[in-house]
Amino acid sequence: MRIGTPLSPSATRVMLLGSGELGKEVIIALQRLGVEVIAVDRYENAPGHQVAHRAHTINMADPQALRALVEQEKPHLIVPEIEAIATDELGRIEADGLAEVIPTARATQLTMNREGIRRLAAEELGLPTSRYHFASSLAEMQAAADDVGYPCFVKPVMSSSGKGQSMLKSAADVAPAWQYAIDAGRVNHGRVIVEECIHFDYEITLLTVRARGANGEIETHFCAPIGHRQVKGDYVESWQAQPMSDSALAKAQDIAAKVTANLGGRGLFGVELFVKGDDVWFSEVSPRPHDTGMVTMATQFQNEFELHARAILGLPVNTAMHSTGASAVIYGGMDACGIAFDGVAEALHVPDTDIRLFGKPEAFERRRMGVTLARATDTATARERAITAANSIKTIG
Ligand SMILES: Nc1ncnc2c1ncn2[C@@H]1O[C@H](COP(=O)(O)OP(=O)(O)OP(=O)(O)O)[C@@H](O)[C@H]1O
Ligand SMILES: NCC(=O)N[C@@H]1O[C@H](COP(=O)([O-])[O-])[C@@H](O)[C@H]1O
Ligand SMILES: [Mg+2]
Repeated sequence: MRIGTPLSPSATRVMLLGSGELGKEVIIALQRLGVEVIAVDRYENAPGHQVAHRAHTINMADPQALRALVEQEKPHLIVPEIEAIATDELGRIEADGLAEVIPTARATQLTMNREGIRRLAAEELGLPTSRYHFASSLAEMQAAADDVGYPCFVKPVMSSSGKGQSMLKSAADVAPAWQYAIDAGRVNHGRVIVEECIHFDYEITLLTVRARGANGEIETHFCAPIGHRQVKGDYVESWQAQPMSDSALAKAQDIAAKVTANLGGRGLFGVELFVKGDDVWFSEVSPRPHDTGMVTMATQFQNEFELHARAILGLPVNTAMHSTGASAVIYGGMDACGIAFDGVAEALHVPDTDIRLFGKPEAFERRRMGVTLARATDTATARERAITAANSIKTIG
C-alpha cells in the first residue's frame, strides 16, 4: 500500500460507500495518513462529502450505478460504511480485480443481511445466539413468533440503527410489526428475523481490529469493552470501559475472534454481545466502525476510525485507552432542513466534555445529528457529563 501525496497518481485512493458521521471520521483519519478519499452517499452534502477530496451522490443499492462509479474513480480500496449497498456487485468488483473491498466482499455480503451473519455465527461457528427464525410473510412471522415466544424482536434482514425493528409483547403485535418492518427497513427485502428476547444484564460492543503485525501476519487486537444503552433499537449513550468478569470478557473475546477470523480481511469490527452473569451471546457484527464506538474519540490514543484507517492500510495499531469516557446522542428533535444548535457553550462548560456535530443537512425528530463526548475517572461521572452536555444542546429550525 503506497502512501503518497494526495491527488497524485501514486497515492492510495479509497472510496467510502456511505459517508455519514462514521465515514466522515474515517475520511479524516485516512487523509491524515496521506490518502486520497472519495466520499459516496445517497444524498447530497452528507457529512463525509464535506471533508473528502471528491464527493458523489448515487443509489449505492443500484449495481450498475455502483459499478460505473468504481470504474470512473478507480479506487484501490472500497470501504462500505452503511447497510444499504449492492453487495453482490461488490463481490463482482472484487472478483474482477477492480478494487479490494474492506474487509472482504464476502464479509459485507454476510453482515449486510442478518440472515447471512446469523446463520454463520449460530449454525456454522456454533456461537451462542438468541433463538431465531426468518420469515417472508405475515403467516410465517406469526408461526416464528409463536415458536420463539414473547417478548421477541422482529427486524428487517437489511436495516440498522433500529430501523423497522419492533419488540413484540404478544400475538396482537405481529401484524403491525410485519408492516413496520416492510415499510421502514433501509432496503426492503420482504424478509425479517424473529428473535427470542435475551434478558441480559448489560450489552457491549467489543471493537476488534484485524491488522498486520510487524512480521506481516494478521493479528487480532481488542479494545476495552464499550457498554451502551439502546432505545427503540438505536444507541443513546455509550461508555468505556464496561466492567466485566474475567470469564465473561474471555468468552466475549473468544466469540469476537472467531467471527472476525471467519469474515477475514483487515479492518475494525464492532462485535455486539449480550452479557448475563458469565454468559455471553453473539448479537451481530459491523465490519467497520460502530456508532457506540464514537466514545473512543474521548478515550483511546487511536480512536476506532484511526484504527480502521491504519488497519486497512496495513499500518500498526494500538488499542490502548488513555481515559475512561462516555458519549451521548444529540437528536434532531424536529423535521427540518438546515437546523442550528443552541447551548453549545453551556454544553462545553460541563467539565472534560467535547462535541461532534455531524453536519447532516436535514434533521428528523429521531435522526442522530451529533454526539457529546466526556472524560472522567469513572464511567458514572463520564455518563452524567455526556448526558448533561447533550441535554444542554437545543436544535432550532
Ligand atoms: N434478541 C434480543 N434480545 C434482547 N435485546 C435485543 C435483541 N435484539 C435486539 N435487541 C436490542 O435492540 C438493539 C438493536 O438491535 P440490533 O443491534 O440487532 O439492531 P440494528 O438495527 O442492527 O442496530 P445497529 O445497526 O445500531 O447496531 C440491541 O442493541 C438490543 O438493545
Ligand atoms: N448504526 C449504524 C450507524 O450508526 N451508521 C451511521 O449512520 C449513518 C446514517 O445516518 P442517517 O440515517 O441519519 O443518514 C451512516 O452513514 C453511518 O455513519
Ligand atoms: Mg446493533
